[in-house]
Parts: sequence; C-alpha cells; structure tokens
Amino acid sequence: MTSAGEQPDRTVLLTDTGERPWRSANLYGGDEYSAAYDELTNALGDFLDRLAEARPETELIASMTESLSELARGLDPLAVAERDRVFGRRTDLVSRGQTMSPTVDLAEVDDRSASGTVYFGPYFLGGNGAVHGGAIPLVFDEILGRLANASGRPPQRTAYLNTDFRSITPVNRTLTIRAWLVSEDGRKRVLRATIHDQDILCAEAEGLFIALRPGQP
Ligand SMILES: CCCCCCCCCC(=O)SCCNC(=O)CCNC(=O)[C@H](O)C(C)(C)COP(=O)(O)OP(=O)(O)OC[C@H]1O[C@@H](n2cnc3c(N)ncnc32)[C@H](O)[C@@H]1OP(=O)(O)O
Repeated sequence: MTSAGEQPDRTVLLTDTGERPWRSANLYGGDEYSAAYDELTNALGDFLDRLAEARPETELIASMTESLSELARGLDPLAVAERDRVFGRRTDLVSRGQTMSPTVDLAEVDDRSASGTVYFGPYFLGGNGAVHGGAIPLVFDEILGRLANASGRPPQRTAYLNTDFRSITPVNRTLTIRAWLVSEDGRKRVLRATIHDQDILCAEAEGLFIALRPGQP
C-alpha cells in the first residue's frame, strides 16, 4: 500500500500490458453494443485515473483540452431523452455504463444480500491515500439501491443514507463490499452495507429505501 507522500507503486497499478487490473471490459458477456459501451466507460475511467495521477506540461494540457472538446462536439447532436440513454442506466453492464462511481464487481447476489469487491482508483483520491469521503456514500447508494430494486420490486428511492467512516478507505486496493436487507415494512426497506480492507472495517452505512407509488418521480 502507498503511504502518505510517496509515489504510488506502479506495479500495483498496472499489468505488464499497461492495463488497470480492476478495469476489464465486458466481464459478463453481452451483445456487441454492450461490449463496446463497456470498453468506452473503461477507457474513460482509465483516462480519469491517469489524469488524476499525472502532472502534464502546458503543451500537453492544451492538446488534451482540444481533443476532449472535439469529442464533446461530436456527441452534441446525439443527445437523447433520459429514458433512451445508456450512461448509468444499464444494470447489465459491468459499471452500469457509468464512471461516476467505481465499478462494484458483485460475485454473489441474491434477493436479500450482495457481496463482491470495489476498487477506488486514483480518480477517487481524497488525500493521503484515502478515498474521498463523498465517493464512499456514492458506492453505498449504488449497491444498496441495486439491492433495494432487485428481484422485480417496484422502483425505490433513498430516503436516508447514513455513513460511518470507521478507518480510512485506501485507494488502489481491492476492497470487500457487502450489503444486506435488514427489515421490510410496507413501502420501507432498511438495508446496511460495509466496506472492508481485509479484516479492517473502513466504512459502514444504513439506508432507508421507499418504494415509489405509481407515477411518483
Ligand atoms: C437499478 C438501478 C440502480 C440504481 C442505483 C442507484 C440508486 C440511487 C437511488 C437514489 O439515490 S434516489 C435519489 C436520492 N433520493 C431522493 O432523491 C429521494 C427524495 N425524497 C423523496 O422522493 C421522498 O421523500 C421519498 C420518496 C423518499 C418518500 O416520500 P413519500 O411521500 O413517498 O413517502 P412518505 O414521506 O409518506 O414516507 C413513507 C414512510 O417512510 C418514512 N420516511 C420517509 N423519509 C424518511 C426519512 N428520511 N427518515 C425516516 N423515515 C422516513 C415516513 O415516515 C413514512 O413512514 P410510515 O409509513 O411509517 O409513516
């Protein structure tokens, strides 16, 4: 693990081919479009991780700005209504088709619980090797929201999400994440989740999810 103030150990971050080990495209198969979109979000996430680590010279900054602006202009005419979008709306994709939060790779999921791993790359650094305190509830909302909405239940919204930060959550480590249903009472579901670095409890959360009434936004 990288301690405060040291350069990250590149051997931890990169494979021999230069790929990030926690970003692998199309883990769950899928059609050609899904595979291509998975690769797009992997590439975007990879760019953000590398940008977060880099200190580019002015010339390269200008050139990257131009390239990004050109890509953005290319997307301009392709905007569609929310219901038709891909980004963040595809639960069949590894990252739900988004880069807002790190990929939660769920190995075990049933109606009442889910567990797997999460890896916060350099993009999610808060400081001194610790994940930003806002990124952790984001991941908890992801996993609890997915569990609350699982198995054909009506759509739910988070009414509260209380997070306790028990020890620092390190970047650049594969962490264990678990979530489970605690109780169910009519439209209300209480769920809890934890993030561990081996046997160290990094953070835990409790969320109340409310099933939406028909037509409720
Ligand atoms: C498959 C996709 C995967 C997605 C993953 C990401 C998931 C992301 C999910 C979200 O983050 S949603 C965005 C964040 N949340 C919101 O924007 C919710 C904003 N709030 C609302 O829309 C409403 O307040 C809400 C729907 C949560 C509840 O309003 P309602 O009018 O439907 O319910 P009501 O206020 O009558 O409360 C229902 C019950 O819940 C209780 N309750 C509501 N809010 C509470 C609260 N904050 N604390 C404690 N109890 C609460 C309330 O007391 C009541 O209890 P009883 O039935 O026993 O009387």
